[in-house]
Amino acid sequence: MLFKGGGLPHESLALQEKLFGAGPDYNFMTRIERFKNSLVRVQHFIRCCARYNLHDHADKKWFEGVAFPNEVSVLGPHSGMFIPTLKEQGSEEQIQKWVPQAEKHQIMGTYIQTELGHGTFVRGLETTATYDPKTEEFILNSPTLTSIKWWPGGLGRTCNFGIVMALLYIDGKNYGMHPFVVQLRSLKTHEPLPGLTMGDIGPKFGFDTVDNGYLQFNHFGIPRENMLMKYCQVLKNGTYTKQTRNPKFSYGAMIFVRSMVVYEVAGQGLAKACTIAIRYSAIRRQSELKKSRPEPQILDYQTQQYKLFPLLALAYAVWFTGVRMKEIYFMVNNEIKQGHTERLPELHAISSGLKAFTTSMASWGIERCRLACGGHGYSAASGLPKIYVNATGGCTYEGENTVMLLQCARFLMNIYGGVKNGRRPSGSVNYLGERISSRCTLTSEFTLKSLADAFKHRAARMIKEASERLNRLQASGNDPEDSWNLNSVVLTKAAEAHCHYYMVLVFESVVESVEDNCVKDILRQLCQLLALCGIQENSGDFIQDGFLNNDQLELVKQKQLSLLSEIRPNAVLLVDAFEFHDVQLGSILGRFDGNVYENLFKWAKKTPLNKPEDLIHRLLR
Ligand SMILES: CC(C)(COP(=O)(O)OP(=O)(O)OC[C@H]1O[C@@H](n2cnc3c(N)ncnc32)[C@H](O)[C@@H]1OP(=O)(O)O)[C@@H](O)C(=O)NCCC(=O)NCCSC(=O)CCCC(=O)O
Ligand SMILES: Cc1cc2nc3c(=O)[nH]c(=O)nc-3n(C[C@H](O)[C@H](O)[C@H](O)COP(=O)(O)OP(=O)(O)OC[C@H]3O[C@@H](n4cnc5c(N)ncnc54)[C@H](O)[C@@H]3O)c2cc1C
Repeated sequence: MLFKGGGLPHESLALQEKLFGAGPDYNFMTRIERFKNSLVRVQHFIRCCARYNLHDHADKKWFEGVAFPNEVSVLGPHSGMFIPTLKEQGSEEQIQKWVPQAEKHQIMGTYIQTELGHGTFVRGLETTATYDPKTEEFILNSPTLTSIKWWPGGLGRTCNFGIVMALLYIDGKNYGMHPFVVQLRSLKTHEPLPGLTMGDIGPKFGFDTVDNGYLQFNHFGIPRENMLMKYCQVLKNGTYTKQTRNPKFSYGAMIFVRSMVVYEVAGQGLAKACTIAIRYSAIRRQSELKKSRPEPQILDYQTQQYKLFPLLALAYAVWFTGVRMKEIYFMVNNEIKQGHTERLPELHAISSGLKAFTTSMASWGIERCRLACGGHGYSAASGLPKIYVNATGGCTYEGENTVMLLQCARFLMNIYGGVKNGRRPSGSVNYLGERISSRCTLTSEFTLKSLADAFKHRAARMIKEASERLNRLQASGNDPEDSWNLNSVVLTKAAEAHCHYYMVLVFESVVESVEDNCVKDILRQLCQLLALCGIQENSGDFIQDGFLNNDQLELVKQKQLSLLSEIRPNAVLLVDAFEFHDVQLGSILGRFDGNVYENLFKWAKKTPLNKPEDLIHRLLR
């Protein structure tokens, strides 16, 4: 219950559906077969949503976890971006018009922003939407090769609608980026509408089940009513009006997805990889620890524990942080709806920072899990390659990770500058208003508070130094933009330190909230391990200013190693606690029943290369 909360009933419902989990093995399919197979499950999922009355995003997500294990379905952009953008940026009439159809899947939409030439630099996008008061239409156009829309999920073949981000022009004046609802395909024939050139962008590293697409507009007209008009309006005569609200509201969909990615992509992906690697390490026996004794489980090797247990601790930390991130999103979003926008910059900063920090850590962690499984980890039967290729996409989509860290750093610099001018920070950055202690209080007890304080110190110092360096660069004659660029490595590291502290703090608060003493003790060990590994891996950051001394660093190392033995007896239980069903793991190595070898053999025999095939046979004969 620590993990699943309200999710279990929906998972159980999904597991009863024969179509999910059965059928041909994903690993033996071509990309087209994977895509078709996913579409069949999408259609069944849609029927299930109607049958079980699933409307809520979270409920659907639990169901999707079983329907589309470790893969991304074309429903992702529909329910994760198309519908939320309609709801957040549409006027009441627009919401009434499109949301019910979208929720019933009568129309399928995606979020069409990125272009061939620009993804990161949203202000550099080139697609235009020019208002024509005579026809009361916006004319969408792709004026250059680089302005062709590129990447949107589901655009290639599936979606018949999309929200297109385009530059609004009225009477020759550029009003900046705005969202437009655009019908892309005929609802009868599913053919692209005249004036649109569209298709799939081709095979990718992962995301095989999604038709990420391209779209070129050739002076394509849409009604005036199709610009999302909650915050800005274009009247019939071409008059432009806007509420005196933050112009960044049109970036709301990105904040939503970034907030969800922490849990849904990084948290889930790493937890699954740890489940597979740790279960398998308890099954796999190799070599000798002691002469003439049975081969040990590889999980008994300290080096194996040193590889996997810090990742297990990280998986718990990212999971808890993801849950917290979602709560913060909904809380701040509610405040914004009531007109209180004060915390939008903080939400943007923390969601950008955590999205980047956790997806990078998870991506690195999943690959480490794979390596820890030896040869069988390299086989698709381990399930790990599929988890990796899909989860690592999270480092790029929804804001490339370095760019996101720099957004977080920008906020931290603003806050730190404010503190220097006497302003009091609050929320996730309130510690920037505290005095930084010069010596670390860590003792061999390693209380969670003292560990969190060490991360606080590191973050506060690195933010301070990044800010001072920025000022020095400017004082020595560089303009603000060059100073920023010349300082950007330091800035990303400061943002990472901030996110790291936040994650340790969240984990600490979860441990403190647990009432069962036994569970609390085990979670405390994991939290300690997470923090100690963080200190060791970044030890330079902690000793640079004399905060941590050599003796303390030695204590850190000793405690880390003793924790490995303390965690060992509970390791398998700790991954079982994530409660992933075999269908969700998609891994022979990670099977709950541990029957690995027999099933590996069965699986290999089924591989298509073993089937009689004329051409191969002829070539080899
Ligand atoms: C990098 C930025 C943030 C830069 O934007 P900019 O307008 O040039 O801003 P700036 O000059 O750096 O800053 C100006 C100011 O705008 C703020 N800001 C920036 N973004 C937001 C936001 N979302 N909410 C609230 N505030 C925001 C910044 O913090 C700045 O504030 P400040 O001036 O410092 O007070 C932007 O271009 C951006 O978000 N790029 C990333 C593009 C992206 O994430 N694309 C996603 C496409 S959809 C996708 O990938 C879906 C995949 C999902 C799937 O398949 O599952
Ligand atoms: C699987 C997947 C699904 C996607 N789905 C969608 C979708 O549904 N809809 C959609 O619109 N888009 C989608 N995208 C596009 C995605 O949002 C962009 O690829 C992403 O925002 C990164 O932009 P880019 O490709 O322009 O990278 P680039 O910005 O070209 O990044 C390349 C390098 O340049 C660096 N860089 C760029 N700008 C800066 C800077 N200011 N400072 C420092 N370094 C910088 C980056 O750090 C990176 O190392 C998807 C992408 C993927 C991979």
